[in-house]
Amino acid sequence: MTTTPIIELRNISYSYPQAPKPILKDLNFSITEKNYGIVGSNGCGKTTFFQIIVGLLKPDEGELLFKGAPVTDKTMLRALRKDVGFLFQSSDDQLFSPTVIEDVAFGPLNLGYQPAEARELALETLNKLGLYGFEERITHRLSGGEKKLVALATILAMNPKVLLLDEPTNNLDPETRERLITILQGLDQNQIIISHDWDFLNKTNSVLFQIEHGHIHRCEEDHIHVHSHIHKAGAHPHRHEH
Ligand SMILES: Nc1ncnc2c1ncn2[C@@H]1O[C@H](COP(=O)(O)OP(=O)(O)OP(=O)(O)O)[C@@H](O)[C@H]1O
Repeated sequence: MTTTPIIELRNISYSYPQAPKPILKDLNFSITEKNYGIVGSNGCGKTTFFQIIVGLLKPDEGELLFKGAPVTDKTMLRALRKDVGFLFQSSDDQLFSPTVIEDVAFGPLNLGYQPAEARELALETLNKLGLYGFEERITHRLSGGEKKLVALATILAMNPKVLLLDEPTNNLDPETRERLITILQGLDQNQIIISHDWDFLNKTNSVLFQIEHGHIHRCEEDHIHVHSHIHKAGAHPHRHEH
Protein backbone atom coordinates (compact mmCIF):
# COMPACT_ATOMS: atom_id res chain seq x y z
CA MET A 1 0.00 0.00 0.00
CA THR A 2 1.39 3.43 -0.87
CA THR A 3 0.57 6.37 1.35
CA THR A 4 0.28 9.94 0.12
CA PRO A 5 3.29 11.99 1.24
CA ILE A 6 2.39 14.87 3.52
CA ILE A 7 4.54 17.21 1.40
CA GLU A 8 5.54 16.87 -2.21
CA LEU A 9 7.40 19.21 -4.55
CA ARG A 10 6.94 18.61 -8.26
CA ASN A 11 9.19 20.16 -10.90
CA ILE A 12 9.85 23.23 -8.81
CA SER A 13 11.87 26.08 -10.28
CA TYR A 14 12.62 29.32 -8.52
CA SER A 15 14.71 32.40 -9.39
CA TYR A 16 15.36 35.34 -7.10
CA PRO A 17 14.56 38.67 -8.77
CA GLN A 18 17.49 39.89 -10.84
CA ALA A 19 19.35 36.58 -10.43
CA PRO A 20 21.00 35.42 -13.67
CA LYS A 21 19.71 31.84 -13.31
CA PRO A 22 17.27 29.83 -11.19
CA ILE A 23 18.54 28.71 -7.79
CA LEU A 24 16.19 25.69 -7.90
CA LYS A 25 15.40 24.02 -11.21
CA ASP A 26 12.97 21.20 -11.90
CA LEU A 27 13.34 19.99 -8.34
CA ASN A 28 11.35 16.97 -7.17
CA PHE A 29 11.05 15.85 -3.57
CA SER A 30 8.53 14.11 -1.35
CA ILE A 31 8.53 13.08 2.28
CA THR A 32 8.55 9.30 2.38
CA GLU A 33 11.17 8.73 5.09
CA LYS A 34 11.07 9.78 8.73
CA ASN A 35 14.14 12.02 8.80
CA TYR A 36 16.11 13.78 6.08
CA GLY A 37 19.48 15.49 6.16
CA ILE A 38 19.87 18.17 3.51
CA VAL A 39 23.46 18.94 2.61
CA GLY A 40 25.04 21.15 -0.03
CA SER A 41 27.51 23.97 -0.41
CA ASN A 42 26.86 27.49 0.90
CA GLY A 43 24.39 29.32 -1.29
CA CYS A 44 23.18 26.22 -3.18
CA GLY A 45 19.57 26.88 -2.20
CA LYS A 46 18.89 24.87 0.97
CA THR A 47 17.07 27.63 2.86
CA THR A 48 15.27 28.58 -0.35
CA PHE A 49 14.05 24.96 -0.55
CA PHE A 50 12.55 25.29 2.97
CA GLN A 51 10.96 28.63 2.11
CA ILE A 52 9.28 27.02 -0.89
CA ILE A 53 7.98 24.15 1.28
CA VAL A 54 6.22 26.52 3.70
CA GLY A 55 5.03 28.87 0.97
CA LEU A 56 7.19 31.82 2.01
CA LEU A 57 8.42 31.82 -1.59
CA LYS A 58 6.17 31.01 -4.50
CA PRO A 59 7.81 28.88 -7.17
CA ASP A 60 7.98 30.23 -10.74
CA GLU A 61 7.13 26.77 -12.01
CA GLY A 62 5.98 23.49 -10.54
CA GLU A 63 3.64 22.46 -7.76
CA LEU A 64 3.71 22.24 -3.99
CA LEU A 65 1.36 19.52 -2.75
CA PHE A 66 0.07 19.09 0.80
CA LYS A 67 -1.44 15.67 1.56
CA GLY A 68 -1.65 15.07 -2.18
CA ALA A 69 -3.48 18.30 -3.09
CA PRO A 70 -1.87 21.31 -4.79
CA VAL A 71 -1.51 24.30 -2.45
CA THR A 72 -3.39 26.88 -4.45
CA ASP A 73 -4.98 29.21 -1.89
CA LYS A 74 -4.57 30.73 1.56
CA THR A 75 -6.75 28.13 3.27
CA MET A 76 -4.53 25.32 2.00
CA LEU A 77 -1.42 27.25 2.96
CA ARG A 78 -2.76 27.80 6.48
CA ALA A 79 -3.45 24.06 6.81
CA LEU A 80 0.06 23.26 5.59
CA ARG A 81 1.69 25.71 8.00
CA LYS A 82 -0.22 24.22 10.91
CA ASP A 83 1.43 20.87 10.19
CA VAL A 84 4.89 22.09 9.20
CA GLY A 85 7.07 23.87 11.78
CA PHE A 86 10.09 25.83 10.51
CA LEU A 87 13.04 26.43 12.87
CA PHE A 88 14.90 29.37 11.34
CA GLN A 89 18.66 29.54 11.08
CA SER A 90 18.63 32.64 13.26
CA SER A 91 16.58 32.36 16.47
CA ASP A 92 16.29 36.16 16.58
CA ASP A 93 14.07 35.91 13.49
CA GLN A 94 11.81 33.48 15.35
CA LEU A 95 11.47 35.05 18.80
CA PHE A 96 9.72 38.36 19.13
CA SER A 97 7.83 38.45 22.47
CA PRO A 98 9.18 40.04 25.66
CA THR A 99 9.10 36.82 27.68
CA VAL A 100 9.68 33.16 26.89
CA ILE A 101 6.17 32.07 27.91
CA GLU A 102 4.58 34.66 25.61
CA ASP A 103 6.69 33.46 22.70
CA VAL A 104 5.91 29.78 23.27
CA ALA A 105 2.17 30.37 23.94
CA PHE A 106 1.85 32.55 20.82
CA GLY A 107 1.44 29.60 18.42
CA PRO A 108 -1.22 27.75 20.45
CA LEU A 109 -3.12 31.05 20.93
CA ASN A 110 -3.03 31.51 17.18
CA LEU A 111 -4.42 28.02 16.73
CA GLY A 112 -7.44 29.02 18.83
CA TYR A 113 -6.54 27.75 22.30
CA GLN A 114 -7.84 29.76 25.27
CA PRO A 115 -5.10 31.75 27.08
CA ALA A 116 -4.98 29.38 30.07
CA GLU A 117 -4.74 26.30 27.82
CA ALA A 118 -2.09 27.97 25.66
CA ARG A 119 -0.04 28.80 28.75
CA GLU A 120 -0.37 25.22 30.00
CA LEU A 121 0.75 23.84 26.62
CA ALA A 122 3.66 26.27 26.55
CA LEU A 123 4.77 25.26 30.05
CA GLU A 124 4.49 21.56 29.19
CA THR A 125 6.61 22.07 26.08
CA LEU A 126 9.26 24.05 27.94
CA ASN A 127 9.46 21.35 30.59
CA LYS A 128 9.73 18.62 27.96
CA LEU A 129 12.78 20.41 26.57
CA GLY A 130 14.28 20.72 30.05
CA LEU A 131 13.68 24.48 30.13
CA TYR A 132 12.32 24.51 33.68
CA GLY A 133 11.82 27.96 35.14
CA PHE A 134 12.43 29.69 31.82
CA GLU A 135 8.88 30.99 31.43
CA GLU A 136 9.39 34.50 32.78
CA ARG A 137 12.90 34.94 31.34
CA ILE A 138 13.39 37.91 29.00
CA THR A 139 13.70 36.37 25.54
CA HIS A 140 16.26 38.74 24.06
CA ARG A 141 18.60 38.24 27.02
CA LEU A 142 18.85 34.46 26.56
CA SER A 143 22.10 32.94 25.31
CA GLY A 144 22.29 31.70 21.71
CA GLY A 145 21.85 28.06 22.75
CA GLU A 146 18.93 28.89 25.07
CA LYS A 147 17.28 30.89 22.27
CA LYS A 148 17.63 27.91 19.92
CA LEU A 149 15.84 25.59 22.39
CA VAL A 150 13.13 28.19 23.11
CA ALA A 151 12.65 28.68 19.35
CA LEU A 152 12.21 24.91 19.05
CA ALA A 153 9.67 25.07 21.90
CA THR A 154 7.63 27.73 20.03
CA ILE A 155 7.27 25.24 17.20
CA LEU A 156 6.71 22.07 19.22
CA ALA A 157 3.98 23.78 21.25
CA MET A 158 1.89 23.72 18.06
CA ASN A 159 2.50 19.98 17.65
CA PRO A 160 3.31 20.02 13.92
CA LYS A 161 3.72 16.78 11.95
CA VAL A 162 6.87 17.88 10.14
CA LEU A 163 9.85 19.88 11.41
CA LEU A 164 12.08 21.87 9.08
CA LEU A 165 15.31 22.61 10.94
CA ASP A 166 17.76 25.04 9.32
CA GLU A 167 21.28 24.41 10.63
CA PRO A 168 20.06 23.81 14.20
CA THR A 169 23.48 22.96 15.70
CA ASN A 170 25.18 26.17 14.52
CA ASN A 171 26.90 27.92 17.41
CA LEU A 172 25.80 25.36 20.00
CA ASP A 173 28.32 24.21 22.57
CA PRO A 174 28.91 20.41 22.70
CA GLU A 175 26.58 19.95 25.68
CA THR A 176 23.65 21.87 24.18
CA ARG A 177 24.25 20.13 20.86
CA GLU A 178 24.01 16.72 22.57
CA ARG A 179 20.86 17.89 24.35
CA LEU A 180 19.32 18.89 21.03
CA ILE A 181 20.25 15.50 19.53
CA THR A 182 18.56 13.68 22.44
CA ILE A 183 15.45 15.88 22.07
CA LEU A 184 15.20 15.29 18.32
CA GLN A 185 15.79 11.54 18.72
CA GLY A 186 12.77 11.42 21.04
CA LEU A 187 10.34 13.19 18.68
CA ASP A 188 7.72 11.47 16.52
CA GLN A 189 7.68 14.21 13.89
CA ASN A 190 9.23 13.90 10.45
CA GLN A 191 12.39 15.97 10.51
CA ILE A 192 14.09 17.63 7.56
CA ILE A 193 17.40 19.01 8.71
CA ILE A 194 19.72 21.34 6.83
CA SER A 195 23.17 20.87 8.29
CA HIS A 196 26.87 20.75 7.59
CA ASP A 197 27.27 18.69 10.78
CA TRP A 198 27.56 15.12 9.45
CA ASP A 199 27.86 13.52 12.86
CA PHE A 200 24.63 15.23 13.92
CA LEU A 201 22.82 14.03 10.79
CA ASN A 202 24.09 10.53 11.45
CA LYS A 203 22.83 10.60 15.04
CA THR A 204 19.37 11.76 13.95
CA ASN A 205 19.16 8.80 11.54
CA SER A 206 18.67 11.08 8.59
CA VAL A 207 18.59 9.92 4.99
CA LEU A 208 21.01 12.25 3.24
CA PHE A 209 20.00 14.36 0.27
CA GLN A 210 22.17 16.89 -1.51
CA ILE A 211 21.13 20.08 -3.28
CA GLU A 212 23.36 20.78 -6.24
CA HIS A 213 22.89 22.80 -9.46
CA GLY A 214 19.27 23.46 -8.54
CA HIS A 215 18.37 19.79 -8.12
CA ILE A 216 18.08 17.55 -5.10
CA HIS A 217 19.28 13.97 -5.09
CA ARG A 218 19.84 11.22 -2.58
CA CYS A 219 23.46 10.93 -1.48
CA GLU A 220 25.09 7.63 -2.20
CA GLU A 221 24.88 5.07 0.55
CA ASP A 222 28.06 4.80 2.63
CA HIS A 223 29.06 8.30 1.63
CA ILE A 224 32.67 8.74 2.64
CA HIS A 225 33.98 12.07 3.83
CA VAL A 226 37.27 13.32 5.13
CA HIS A 227 37.31 15.20 8.39
CA SER A 228 39.63 16.21 11.17
CA HIS A 229 39.08 17.23 14.75
CA ILE A 230 40.96 17.98 17.92
CA HIS A 231 41.19 15.48 20.76
CA LYS A 232 41.39 16.71 24.34
CA ALA A 233 43.82 13.94 25.32
CA GLY A 234 46.28 14.47 22.49
CA ALA A 235 47.15 12.07 19.68
CA HIS A 236 46.04 8.50 20.19
CA PRO A 237 44.85 5.75 17.85
CA HIS A 238 41.03 5.57 17.61
CA ARG A 239 38.20 4.41 15.40
CA HIS A 240 35.23 6.41 14.12
CA GLU A 241 31.62 5.23 14.03
CA HIS A 242 31.30 5.99 10.30
N1 LIG B 1 16.04 37.51 -1.00
C1 LIG B 1 17.05 37.18 -1.83
N2 LIG B 1 17.27 37.91 -2.96
C2 LIG B 1 18.24 37.58 -3.81
N3 LIG B 1 19.06 36.51 -3.64
C3 LIG B 1 18.88 35.76 -2.56
C4 LIG B 1 17.87 36.05 -1.58
N4 LIG B 1 17.92 35.12 -0.61
C5 LIG B 1 18.92 34.29 -0.95
N5 LIG B 1 19.50 34.67 -2.11
C6 LIG B 1 20.62 34.00 -2.79
O1 LIG B 1 20.18 32.71 -3.23
C7 LIG B 1 21.22 31.74 -3.04
C8 LIG B 1 20.68 30.59 -2.19
O2 LIG B 1 20.44 31.07 -0.85
P1 LIG B 1 20.07 30.06 0.33
O3 LIG B 1 19.95 30.87 1.56
O4 LIG B 1 18.91 29.24 -0.10
O5 LIG B 1 21.38 29.14 0.37
P2 LIG B 1 21.82 28.01 1.41
O6 LIG B 1 22.13 26.80 0.62
O7 LIG B 1 20.81 27.90 2.50
O8 LIG B 1 23.18 28.65 1.96
P3 LIG B 1 23.97 28.50 3.38
O9 LIG B 1 24.50 27.09 3.47
O10 LIG B 1 25.09 29.49 3.21
O11 LIG B 1 23.02 28.87 4.47
C9 LIG B 1 22.39 32.50 -2.41
O12 LIG B 1 23.31 32.82 -3.44
C10 LIG B 1 21.77 33.75 -1.84
O13 LIG B 1 22.66 34.84 -1.87
